[in-house]
Amino acid sequence: MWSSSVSDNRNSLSPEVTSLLEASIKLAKALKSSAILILSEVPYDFREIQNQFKSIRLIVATDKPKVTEAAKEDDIDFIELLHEPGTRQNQLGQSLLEGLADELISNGDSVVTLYAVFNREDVDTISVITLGDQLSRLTSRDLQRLETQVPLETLRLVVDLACEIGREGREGKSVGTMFVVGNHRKVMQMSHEQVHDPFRGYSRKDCKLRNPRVRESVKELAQIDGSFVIASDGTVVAAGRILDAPADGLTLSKGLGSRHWASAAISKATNSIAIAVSESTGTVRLFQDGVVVLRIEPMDQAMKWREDLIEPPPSTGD
Ligand SMILES: Nc1ncnc2c1ncn2[C@@H]1O[C@H](COP(=O)(O)OP(=O)(O)OP(=O)(O)O)[C@@H](O)[C@H]1O
Repeated sequence: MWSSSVSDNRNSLSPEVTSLLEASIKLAKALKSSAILILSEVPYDFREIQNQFKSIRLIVATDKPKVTEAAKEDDIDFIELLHEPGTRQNQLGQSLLEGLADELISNGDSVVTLYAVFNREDVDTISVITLGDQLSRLTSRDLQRLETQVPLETLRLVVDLACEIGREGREGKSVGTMFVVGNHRKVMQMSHEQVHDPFRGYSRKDCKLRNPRVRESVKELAQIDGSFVIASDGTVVAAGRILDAPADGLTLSKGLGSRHWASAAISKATNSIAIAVSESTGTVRLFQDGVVVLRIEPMDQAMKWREDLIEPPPSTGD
């Protein structure tokens, strides 16, 4: 039995919403989903919903401050979305990427999602999203959202390269590496050379990542210790740099080692984007301002960039 305590600042769970929640529990059990994500326009009694979900994790995603407040008050995992005109699909995509970055869900999970399409407030729709599919549809917009000075073209080139290195390794061996993109003068000041820099002495125009030969060299050199430094225009400025930014005050998920700490620290200290490829798992993580903002799991097939998602759903009356 649902026992939603209706207070002034919470919306009651209508019979329709309760039925949808019950259906989502059944679906999550049948599909062995670890999480049910509610893209919520209004604050419900999230604690009661989590009680009913039992071991299935409730995740609340929203761009409404009063919903975030309610989730915080109820001690429920939440994802704050940027408030911007966007389709529900975009919001869902963003929620799942953020959920992955925060390690609330993992690649391969089937996540049951609830959201409003036809109603203005209450959830009215359920879908099941398998995260492999979602990730292969990473859009350019997901990178655009990072609101960085680094042009999208450069970010895409580096993310693609990082994913290739994570997926393929080199000569049958897995390879880990890192890239720091943007604000390269400051990054150079906050790092030092360990081995002789193979890019030194070349003119800038011979070090553009747009050039496939340069990308091949980067893949080969990814085996050396340290980081690549990339200018915003996509020029490789240096390789094998050891980053010296302090990691004070940062927090990272358990299990991430020195490469990831160095990435988080440099992104915080220099306002750059750091991209780490894990040697042990091939996972690519993007760091901005000291935190993971995007996580991409290695996939069998190359990631396909899409400029946009599917047609917008009918207006929700917003
Ligand atoms: N401050 C740093 N600057 C540049 N590179 C670094 C720095 N610290 C560590 N690294 C790189 O990370 C490598 C060691 O990675 P370590 O295994 O400790 O990290 P990790 O975060 O667990 O990464 P992985 O998942 O790849 O194992 C080093 O060989 C070096 O190339």
